[in-house]
Amino acid sequence: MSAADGVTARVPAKVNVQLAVGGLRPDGFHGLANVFLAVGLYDEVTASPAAELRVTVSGPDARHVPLDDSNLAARAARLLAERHGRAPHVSLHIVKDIPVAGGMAGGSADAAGALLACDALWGTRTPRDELLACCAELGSDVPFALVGGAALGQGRGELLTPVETGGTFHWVFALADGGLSTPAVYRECDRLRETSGTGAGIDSVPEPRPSQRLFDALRTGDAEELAISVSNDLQPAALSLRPSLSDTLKTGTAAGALAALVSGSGPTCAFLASDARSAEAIASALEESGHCRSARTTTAPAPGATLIHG
Ligand SMILES: C[C@](O)(CO)[C@H](O)COP(=O)(O)OP(=O)(O)OC[C@H]1O[C@@H](n2ccc(N)nc2=O)[C@H](O)[C@@H]1O
Ligand SMILES: Nc1ncnc2c1ncn2[C@@H]1O[C@H](COP(=O)(O)OP(=O)(O)OP(=O)(O)O)[C@@H](O)[C@H]1O
Repeated sequence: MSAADGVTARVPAKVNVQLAVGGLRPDGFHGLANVFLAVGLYDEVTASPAAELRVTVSGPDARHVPLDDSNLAARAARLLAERHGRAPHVSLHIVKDIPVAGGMAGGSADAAGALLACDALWGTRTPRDELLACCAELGSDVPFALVGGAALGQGRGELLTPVETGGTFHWVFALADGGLSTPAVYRECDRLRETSGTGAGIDSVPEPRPSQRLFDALRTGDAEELAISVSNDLQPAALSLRPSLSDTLKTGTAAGALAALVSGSGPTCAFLASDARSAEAIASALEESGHCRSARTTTAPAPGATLIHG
């Protein structure tokens, strides 16, 4: 397939620089104060004309991605077609660079990319607010994949307010063997809260609040301040389900990371570095330690879903 046949969207991964998790809501979701930062690891989704809906995936993790109706990109194409009263006939090809079930919202990126690429291919000219509503219907992380940059997600994470950033932050991501299920990590968070006697319901857990210090650090581009301000309420749950991640975190810290944290629901671990050189040193130490499958260096913030061909 050549680029001329179709439309390609490039979509970033995310790290949560703050993930404050409230109590379990009656609808099965948790209220969040979720500060997303888009990072420079990308999936590409190409939409091309076809006689039926089909999905193909390439990349090192491709075998872990479902090709049936459960694929988030396929669900996105169906939803957009339904909104416009047309058949969802399209071939979606995903070039997957974001780790699967890694806590970096790779499936959400593919959903946002498929919406954008199909909208362009079909000429449906969906207004931005309707695209965002489709994103929210597909998953809590999907709206952020469309907008990128940095944003505060409230509600279940889908209600976005842009967050100002200044400068460039340097990150290292330690990819793990195997993924973690997001619902399982939230369940473990509830279980740990119940066990500690605080309870997990909305009446027992304080309402999650974003940190002003974190916003200030993002706005001024101050990596050392950001390192002090990052937090992830899902980290104890991810470590409980995958105790070996504590070795990964320790390795990055020993190699000079300003901050070490689990990315979202994990198991990818994220390390904030003072500059590009330090990021390379942290990545080398992580790879040499054997405490991860591989390590990737990148920068943030990254732009949201963007059309690159067609
Ligand atoms: C961990 C994060 O990646 C942080 O950004 C997100 O909160 C997860 O977002 P996501 O993967 O888009 O999740 P969704 O597809 O919306 O929901 C999957 C499942 O995760 C749990 N879930 C998700 C979001 C949320 N605010 N509370 C939850 O408890 C629920 O069990 C839900 O059924
Ligand atoms: N296009 C897709 N890419 C990856 N996984 C997909 C896709 N569509 C559906 N899935 C399913 O969704 C599950 C979660 O995948 P994903 O890579 O989005 O996890 P994640 O990065 O941990 O998500 P999040 O950070 O949003 O919680 C996978 O195990 C897979 O079965």
